[in-house]
Amino acid sequence: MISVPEAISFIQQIPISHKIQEVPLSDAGYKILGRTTVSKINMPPFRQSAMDGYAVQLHNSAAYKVIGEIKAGDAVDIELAQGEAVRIFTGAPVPKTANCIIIQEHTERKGDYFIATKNYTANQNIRPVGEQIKEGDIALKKGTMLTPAAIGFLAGLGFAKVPILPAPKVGIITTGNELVEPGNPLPTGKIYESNTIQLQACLSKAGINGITTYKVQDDYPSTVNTIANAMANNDLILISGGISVGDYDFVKEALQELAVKQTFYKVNQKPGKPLYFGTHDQTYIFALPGNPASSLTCFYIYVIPLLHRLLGYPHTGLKKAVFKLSKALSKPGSRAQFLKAQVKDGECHILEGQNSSMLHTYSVANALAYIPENLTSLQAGENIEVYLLP
Ligand SMILES: Nc1nc2c(c(=O)[nH]1)N[C@H]1C(S)=C(S)[C@@H](COP(=O)(O)OP(=O)(O)OC[C@H]3O[C@@H](n4cnc5c(N)ncnc54)[C@H](O)[C@@H]3O)O[C@H]1N2
Ligand code: MOO
Repeated sequence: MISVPEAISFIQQIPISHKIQEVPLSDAGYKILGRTTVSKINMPPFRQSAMDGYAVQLHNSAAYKVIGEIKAGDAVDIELAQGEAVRIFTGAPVPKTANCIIIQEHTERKGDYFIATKNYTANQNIRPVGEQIKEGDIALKKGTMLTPAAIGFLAGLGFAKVPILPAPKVGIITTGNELVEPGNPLPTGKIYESNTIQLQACLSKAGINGITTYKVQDDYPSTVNTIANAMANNDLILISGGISVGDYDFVKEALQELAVKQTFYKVNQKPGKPLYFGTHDQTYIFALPGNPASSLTCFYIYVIPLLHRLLGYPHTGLKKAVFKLSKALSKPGSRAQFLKAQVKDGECHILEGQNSSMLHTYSVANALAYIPENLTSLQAGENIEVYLLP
C-alpha cells in the first residue's frame, strides 16, 4: 500500500503523449493550443482610424477644408494637402497623407469647413499598421488556453481552424449485480446505480462530454470482455466497483489478464483504499472503489489531475487552500483521510456522515479536508489543508 503523496506523484509523473487535432475555431473554446501559431497578416492590416471625426493634414490654423469622406470598409485613398481634411469613421482606412484624426466632438462644422476646438499633435487616434501584431510574429504559443479572448484574437487574424489538444475519450464501466437503474422498482437486495451519473457529472464539469458507459455483472469473462472493449475505444477508463478483495471482485484479475501495467493498487487513505491505477499503451485506467463517496473522492483527488494533464492544462488538480478548523477533531487509525467539509469565512467545518457509502452531506460539501496519515488530532483553530471542490 502506498501513501497519498506517493499516489498523487505517480499521477503527476506518468508519461503522457498528446495528439494534436485541427478543429474549427468555434469548437476550440477552453481547449489548449497544440502548436505555436504565427500571424499571417498585420493587425490592423492598414492604418486605421480609431475614432469618428476628420482625418487631417495638420497645419498652423484651426480651420480645415473637408474634401471627401471615407467610411469603414472603403478602399479609397484621398490625397490631402496641408489644411485639408476628410470626414472619417472608426475602423476606416486613413489616407496616406493624413497625420491625425480630430474627433468630431472637437470640431464646429461650417459648410465645407470645420474649426478644431482643441489642439492636436501628429498620429493622434490613428492605429498604425501591425500595431497589435505583425505578419510573421507569434500570435499564441503552444500550450495557451483558448479563452474567449484568444478565440477572438485568432479569428481577428483570419484563422478558421486551430490545432488543439483534443479532450480524451472517456469510458465508464460500472460493475455490480446489485445495481438497478434509477426510475425502476427496487427489488430486495438491490440498490440504485449512482456512480455512473455522478462520474459523468464530474467529467462534464471538467469539459469532457461524449462519454461511453458500459455496465457489467459480477462475472469474470464479461468483466474481461467489457474492459477489453473499453480499452480499444477510449483514452481514459474509469471502472467503478469490484476492485476490493471479495470473491466477486473481478476487476484487478481482469486487468492483469489484459496486460494492463499496474502503477499502483491500494492507497493508505479513507475513503478509497482499494484504488487502482494502471496503463495499457496510451490508455489510462482507474479502478475506483464502488462505494459512492470513495469513487467521488478518488475522482477529485486522482482522476482530475490526470485529466488536466491529458487536456494539457498548465496547472493540474483541484485548487488547495488552508482554513482554520472550526472544531477539534481526532483521526482514528493510520490512514490519511479526506473529509467532506464546508469552508466559509476562513473556517473549515467538517460535516457529519463521513462514511464511504454516504453522499448526503457530500451533496452540500464545497471542500475535502485532508488529514495526513501521521496526524492523529487537530485542535479547533489549527490550520487544515483543503481541496476546493469544483
Ligand atoms: N475484506 C475487505 N473488504 C473490503 C475492503 C478490504 O480492505 N477488505 N475494503 C473496503 C473498502 S475500503 C471499500 S471502498 C470497498 C470497495 O469495494 P469495491 O470497489 O470492490 O466495490 P463493490 O464491492 O463493488 O461496492 C462497494 C459498495 O458500493 C456500492 N456500489 C458499487 N457500485 C455502485 C454504483 N455504481 N452505484 C451505487 N453504489 C455502488 C456497492 O453496492 C457496495 O455497497 O470494499 C470494502 N471491502
Ligand atoms: O476505502 Mo473505503 O472507501 O474506506 O470504504
